Amino acid sequence: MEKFQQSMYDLIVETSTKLPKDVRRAIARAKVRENAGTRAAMALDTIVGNIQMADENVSPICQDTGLPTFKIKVPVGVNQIEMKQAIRAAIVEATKNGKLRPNSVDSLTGKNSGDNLGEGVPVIKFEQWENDYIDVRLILKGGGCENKNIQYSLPCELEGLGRAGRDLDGIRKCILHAVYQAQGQGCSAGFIGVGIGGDRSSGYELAKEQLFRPVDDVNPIEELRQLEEYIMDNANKLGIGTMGFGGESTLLGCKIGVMHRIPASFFVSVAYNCWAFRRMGVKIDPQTGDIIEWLYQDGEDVDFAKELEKAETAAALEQGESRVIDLVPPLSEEQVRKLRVGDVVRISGMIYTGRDAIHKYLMDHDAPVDLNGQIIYHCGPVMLKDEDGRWHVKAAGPTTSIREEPYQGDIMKKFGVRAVIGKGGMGAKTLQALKEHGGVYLNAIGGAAQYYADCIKSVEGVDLMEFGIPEAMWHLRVENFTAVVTMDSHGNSLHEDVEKSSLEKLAQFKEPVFK
Ligand SMILES: O=C(O)C[C@H](O)C(=O)O
Ligand code: SF4
Repeated sequence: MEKFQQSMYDLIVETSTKLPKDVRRAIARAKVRENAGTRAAMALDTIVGNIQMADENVSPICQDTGLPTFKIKVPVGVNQIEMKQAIRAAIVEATKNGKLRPNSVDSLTGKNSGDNLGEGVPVIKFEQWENDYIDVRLILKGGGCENKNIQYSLPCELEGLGRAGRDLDGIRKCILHAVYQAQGQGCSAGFIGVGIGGDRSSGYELAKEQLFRPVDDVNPIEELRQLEEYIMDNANKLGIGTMGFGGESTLLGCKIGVMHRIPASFFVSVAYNCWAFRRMGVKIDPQTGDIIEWLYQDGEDVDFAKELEKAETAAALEQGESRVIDLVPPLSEEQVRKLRVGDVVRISGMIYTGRDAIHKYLMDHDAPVDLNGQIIYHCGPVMLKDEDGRWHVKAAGPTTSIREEPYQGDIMKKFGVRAVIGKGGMGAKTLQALKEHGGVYLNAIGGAAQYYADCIKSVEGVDLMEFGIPEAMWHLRVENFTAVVTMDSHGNSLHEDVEKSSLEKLAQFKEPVFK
């Protein structure tokens, strides 16, 4: 097994940087469905461009490389302790090389371990089997989509859909509701794995297990095959669209599994995965540790380089539904008040990252830089330091903004911040603050970490490194950083509008379908 560590390293790099063929095909299908000239089409083009860049740069597709989770099947007699050690070593190496973001945080002290190891991290689950090879599957599921997982205990009342009972039709309602409640926050269009039955933990386990099924396989259980088909046909009618911008592509895959339950419990557990669906697998020779075969290689590959030739540029959008406006911070109140929901902005100049730890900190501390008229970017990048001590951005897409909802408005007012960039939108409190103070919310394309890294021309400084790489305040000089105004200073919010209209659409699915 002397090659096992190298094989695991290769698996980690491949999973983080290259989407599997089945996922690429699903994204290509979504692109075909989307209407030209729309923000959703532009978002999908950015996503496709990003996938291509990650391939070419062998760099993370998304900066959030998730909680590495390995599922391993081994022949009897294989030494699992040694395998664990090799996996941990490969994780450390991949982190050092910028293929994984240091993502393991002490839950009590907030300290980032820096090498992706920690209590319970990575997750490694073994199972024995009678085959003569080792099967290793890896999923890198990021935090934004993980936060949109949901578990239903039947019977229950669901907004828009009414009562969900303990039957196939109740399950149908839960799944539609799960897609609705995620909105764009888990970087739609997404994939869902559903687990019916079990208890709270085994139900989620089963749901996540479904994410290892190939996107275009066929469920062997007839009722579930029908349900999967129904969900795929109808969830896309909710109109949530890519990034929650509204549009035709909301769901890219639905896989449902079932297990027994105990009489008092009936759980439907849904694991939501963003479009950056990073899961891969290999077959391993138990003698040498070499990779014998890569999994998920069936079917046609999609050449996204070709797709890109037809890409919606910001210029094409100008002919479509949006104005394109160039911004150079510091921004004045007057400038910001001119922006309207739907405008596309291109930023050149300085932006400053700030996410969870920074927002909490700024509430009762001074800012390390003058933020007056400036732009805060909700982002936890992957960074590498070279021998001369200079920092380089390896991946830098937006993080889910709603987590900063309790702080954002106050911070904008306290420091004179005029714009925040993030994804998934923010709530009523921030919208009110944007109106009072004169500010905008700019939605970047979630997961497009290579695309945005490319817009960052230099790292000019960093503060609060004690919070760890993802949570520090990075000073970034950007050029043509493109985002969409989705909340403005006039009380408009695209997120509120899409949520409202998708709830109305959800209500169309109230009547029973599976009797
Ligand atoms: O942690 C991040 O960088 C992003 C996260 O996965 C999110 O979707 O909010
Ligand atoms: S930022 Fe979006 S694409 Fe990246 S892990 Fe989070 S949910 Fe997934």
